[in-house]
Amino acid sequence: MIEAYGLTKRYGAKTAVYNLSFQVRPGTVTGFLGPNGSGKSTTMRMILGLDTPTAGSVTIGGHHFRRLPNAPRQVGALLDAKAVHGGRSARSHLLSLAQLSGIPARRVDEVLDVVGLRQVARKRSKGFSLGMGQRLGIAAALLGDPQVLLFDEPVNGLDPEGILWVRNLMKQLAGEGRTVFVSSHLMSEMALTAEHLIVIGRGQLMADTSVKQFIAQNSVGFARVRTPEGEPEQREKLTSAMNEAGGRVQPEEDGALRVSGLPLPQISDLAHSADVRLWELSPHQASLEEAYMQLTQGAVDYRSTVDQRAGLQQQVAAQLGVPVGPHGPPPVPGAPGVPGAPGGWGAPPPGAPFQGGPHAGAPGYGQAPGYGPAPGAVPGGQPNPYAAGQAPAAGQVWQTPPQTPPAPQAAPPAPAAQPAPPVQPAQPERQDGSDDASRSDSEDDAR
Ligand SMILES: Nc1ncnc2c1ncn2[C@@H]1O[C@H](COP(=O)(O)OP(=O)(O)OP(=O)(O)O)[C@@H](O)[C@H]1O
Repeated sequence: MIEAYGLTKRYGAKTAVYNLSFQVRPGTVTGFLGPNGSGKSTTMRMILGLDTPTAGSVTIGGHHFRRLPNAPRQVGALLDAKAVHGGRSARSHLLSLAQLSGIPARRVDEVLDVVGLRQVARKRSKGFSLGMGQRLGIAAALLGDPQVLLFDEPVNGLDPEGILWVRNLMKQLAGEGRTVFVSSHLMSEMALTAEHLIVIGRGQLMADTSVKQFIAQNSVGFARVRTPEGEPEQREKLTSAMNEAGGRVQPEEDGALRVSGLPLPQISDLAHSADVRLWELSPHQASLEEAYMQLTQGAVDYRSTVDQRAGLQQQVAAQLGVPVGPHGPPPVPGAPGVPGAPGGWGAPPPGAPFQGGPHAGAPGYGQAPGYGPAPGAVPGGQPNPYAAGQAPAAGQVWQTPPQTPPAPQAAPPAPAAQPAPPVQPAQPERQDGSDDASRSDSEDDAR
């Protein structure tokens, strides 16, 4: 089990991670989600003892990583698949890692088989494709047969077959009772791989919940209703009836109606009363991607000025019945005066606290029902760098609704350009315990 308490990391004036508390439990795949620059890699580096927290702590099985006895046998990680000496073959790379950790050489061949690199085991890794590099990184993570595994974007560069393989591998590892913590930007993949999610935005916890709950609580269910083609008056009659009953009705391109705010039986009754025949009446739930976009769009730091996702945001906003500008986030769902978010089935009632994961309200997790102290109050009395003069971030409002209406969503200011993060080692066994460690190939050679 990985346990983080009040984890905070500052790089000079930049707060990369702020007051994060969560647990990653064994036996399930836990997805770690957040927009670019939200602090996922920083959190993983702190878990692995590569970065020292400015405040708070994180333990694995009750120990700080650096104090874990025989760490490589207990924890495996893929942080950066490119952090491999290109002149070495896959086999000699793994062999050197094994020797450093007292792992028998036969295990190298085992993991090469597991990741499907046996055929190219003696080829220099600099000739590897991105996907082959990912497989080599995963092999290194598996080398010590560890109980705890961290993967930062493991499916980067993998082809569909490779993605399926990683998905099954993660599930298999979790099924064996291991702790599996995986970051990804591929929502569709996470929806299929993870059972539990930890979502952060601008370094702060936004959700800690099951995938199912996350989708239910961050999206609005809707009904698709279809009346007979070629009878527009039927459609109009039903639209009026549903509008009068308080539903939100939007026409879809194929002639169906998307209805939120009314339960299916009521729509059926309304159609019956209006003497309208139905060709379709079906329930729909948003995807993980839509739910994720809804929760995090106020915490996105880097957005294209020609945003490819504008369409999706419009779609999500339309579902919620809220306006959205080309780049501006909609009002926070659940906030007073915001229609839509709590309106459909599957959505929380207005003002309901975020019904988070199993840890909500648990000792050490701050004041229930949120996931930590209120903005501005942290252990050790450190000020919340995001709180001053700001409206609460999306997740905080969602988790702990304010008594008074908040200002329209005002996300923390976009950061100034940041220096590039340090080169990350691919495996914890390459780490020497020094802060912000990174090792160059030449250092590796020297070893
Ligand atoms: N060594 C460092 N020095 C200064 N700033 C850093 C350092 N490492 C990370 N940061 C900053 O901290 C923030 C969080 O970065 P991090 O890499 O943890 O985010 P991330 O969620 O992993 O992003 P991505 O999804 O793009 O990989 C970013 O603003 C980043 O620029």
